[in-house]
Amino acid sequence: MKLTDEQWAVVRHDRGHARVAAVAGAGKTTTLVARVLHLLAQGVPARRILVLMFNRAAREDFTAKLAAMASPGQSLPEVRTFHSIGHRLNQSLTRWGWLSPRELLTADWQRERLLRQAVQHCLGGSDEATRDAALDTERLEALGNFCDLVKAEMTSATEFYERMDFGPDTRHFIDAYEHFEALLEQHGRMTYADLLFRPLRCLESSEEARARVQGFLDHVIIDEYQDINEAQQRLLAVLAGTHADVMAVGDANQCIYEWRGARPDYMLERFEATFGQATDYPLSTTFRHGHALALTANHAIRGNRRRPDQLCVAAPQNPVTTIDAGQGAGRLVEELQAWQQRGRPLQQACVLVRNWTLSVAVQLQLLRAGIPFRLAREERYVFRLPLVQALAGYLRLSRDARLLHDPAHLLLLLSQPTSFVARERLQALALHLAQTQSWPGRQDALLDSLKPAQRRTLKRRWELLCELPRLGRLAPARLLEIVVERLDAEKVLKRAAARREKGEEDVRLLDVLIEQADDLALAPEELAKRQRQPMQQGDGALITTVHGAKGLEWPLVALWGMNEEDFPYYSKDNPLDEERLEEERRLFYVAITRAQDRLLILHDSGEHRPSRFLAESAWQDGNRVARALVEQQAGPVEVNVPSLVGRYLSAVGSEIAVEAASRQEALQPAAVAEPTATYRPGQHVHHDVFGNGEILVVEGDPDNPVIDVRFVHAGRRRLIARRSPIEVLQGGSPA
Ligand SMILES: Nc1ncnc2c1ncn2[C@@H]1O[C@H](COP(=O)(O)OP(=O)(O)OP(=O)(O)O)[C@@H](O)[C@H]1O
Repeated sequence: MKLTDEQWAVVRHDRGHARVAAVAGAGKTTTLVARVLHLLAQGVPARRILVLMFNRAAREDFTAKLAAMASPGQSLPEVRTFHSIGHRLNQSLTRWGWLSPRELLTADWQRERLLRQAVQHCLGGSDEATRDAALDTERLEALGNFCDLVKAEMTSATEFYERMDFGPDTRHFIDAYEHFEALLEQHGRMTYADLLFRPLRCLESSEEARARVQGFLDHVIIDEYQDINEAQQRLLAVLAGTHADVMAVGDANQCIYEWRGARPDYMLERFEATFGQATDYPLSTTFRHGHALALTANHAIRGNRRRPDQLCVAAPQNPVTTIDAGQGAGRLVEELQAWQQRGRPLQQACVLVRNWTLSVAVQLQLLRAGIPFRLAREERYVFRLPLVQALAGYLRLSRDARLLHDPAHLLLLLSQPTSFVARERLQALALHLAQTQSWPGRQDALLDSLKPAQRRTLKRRWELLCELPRLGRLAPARLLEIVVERLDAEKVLKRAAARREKGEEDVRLLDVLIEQADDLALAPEELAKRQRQPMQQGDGALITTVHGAKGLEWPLVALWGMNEEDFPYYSKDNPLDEERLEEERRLFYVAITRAQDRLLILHDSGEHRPSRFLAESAWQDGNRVARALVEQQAGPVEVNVPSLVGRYLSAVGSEIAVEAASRQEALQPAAVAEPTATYRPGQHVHHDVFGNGEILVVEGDPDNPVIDVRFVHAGRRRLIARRSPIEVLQGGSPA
């Protein structure tokens, strides 16, 4: 393979630190392998080079490629992950007497047990309900993450807690962190986060210790630099010392782990602030996809302020990528079926979602259509979600009163959504209710240890269960609405979640489940069959989240759930600020750049309008310009952002002219409609996603009207005029 000039420049970098900004699919591994071989050929001893990869899979991939390219028997440098470096430093610093010996907690349950003890210690004086809620598995997991992040950020628990938006009832995290630390010390244990945290604290505080680890390296090469966190960056600085040259490779536009402490600034600014002056190298050519997607990706990230000024350009030999957008899960099914009809296997297809909740509608639709799929996380299978099992359980009870005598069924419905009561107590109560069909008397021991609020909640729930068989004739969706309302499920889910975002996700899941209620109201046998459904169908399409798709690629990528509030993710209670919007935009950028041959962007018909990212990406322009390039079109191409497209065309050596499209405003959906525009029934409009249509009704606030439009292809829709990417057409018919 012939390296590009840009790749060669990286390989032959001479002295000093270097920062390599590589777009998605730029052949980083190929380049870095060539760089290492170049250094070896220059006479740098293998042991004086350290290569750091983001995770074990990347390390193995790199090691294999390096071994394949090297001469037989050649000694090669170490390729490591931060974890493995941390491991080794812990061992050495312990052996030298700077750290006390600690054993790594490798099993989740071991860590959970200590977290539990820490919480019990801190909430010893609190009431039982508070303690039970804090000991809930999810809440403990959130506490575990909190402890890890405090260490990744090298900060204090208090400072970190104040900075982040943890949900209600989490104030104990700060004390629990301190006590968890004490327990770890007492038991001689440490967590994965300690692998870096302990040695780093030791090295930063002791010059003597530092002297033992510094000076052994001439070159440090580090991949995926955009996802580095504070502890990692500081450890890197210690290891490199003043002697080693650091080469950091990454893409600030793909920094998607802010919740884990990564920030684009590490790549954009902090690298130089930490290490000093660096030479910048771009790797701008992607070998993954065609011009249409490269252009779309460039448009998609354009709105971010914090980004490198770098174009992603498709290599001439890349596959021709086509992009389409559409609406509804039915459209997804059509696409997957058409893919198969063209003789392409479903394993080549991936459905990406912003978060797992959004996958529920996709899973149900694919199950209905008989299209096999795999889930990157099996526990996210819709029929295994506790909330889904419970809602299906409520529906079943409404159709079969005998279930009121089944203690297991009652236990399921008493515990989901959570009633904040310990499971053993619910078990005893469920047994009593199944046997007696009546609520225990006031003095009954079963109610003894329950708070008045818990008693009330459970009694109300039992009353609802008794009432359900009388509502069995209602449509499933209506019945679920009643259940959700009577259980005050939204409030319960929000309260149960340790992070605001998680609570909101659960509430959205409720909405999705109500929409899909017919699927939950299946006959028991069918439901049981679905619950058992083997998920790892090797020949199926993969469903995963954008975070889970990092570094991967597929011939067909369908991005599902492109609606405002879903992607970008926000809500009334949790509005977007500039920083979060930029992170969402990077996530969108990562999502679309996973595709090789085909990208389908799908939004839903729910109450949220199509995502602003659709319009921002100007995907139609991408398709149009790519076609012009293939056909070597002479005449000018109309585009929304002529400056960007012009830059792209000159980067690929094309002389095709571009000119501004008449509807440039499509790229700024929030400001699309002229503030002074007035809407009248009968006007013809163009909507960026739905196409042409005619206004039928205008209502509401005249300054911010809601319009009812009949679109030629997308049917009737109600839109908030000023927030929709629409334009009033001058005359003409909506055909
Ligand atoms: N100069 C080149 N010419 C042609 N193909 C190339 C070149 N450099 C890399 N590639 C191809 O690009 C693909 C991705 O390359 P590689 O495996 O090195 O990158 P990666 O590190 O996995 O990807 P990414 O850059 O997305 O992180 C491979 O198929 C590789 O053969």
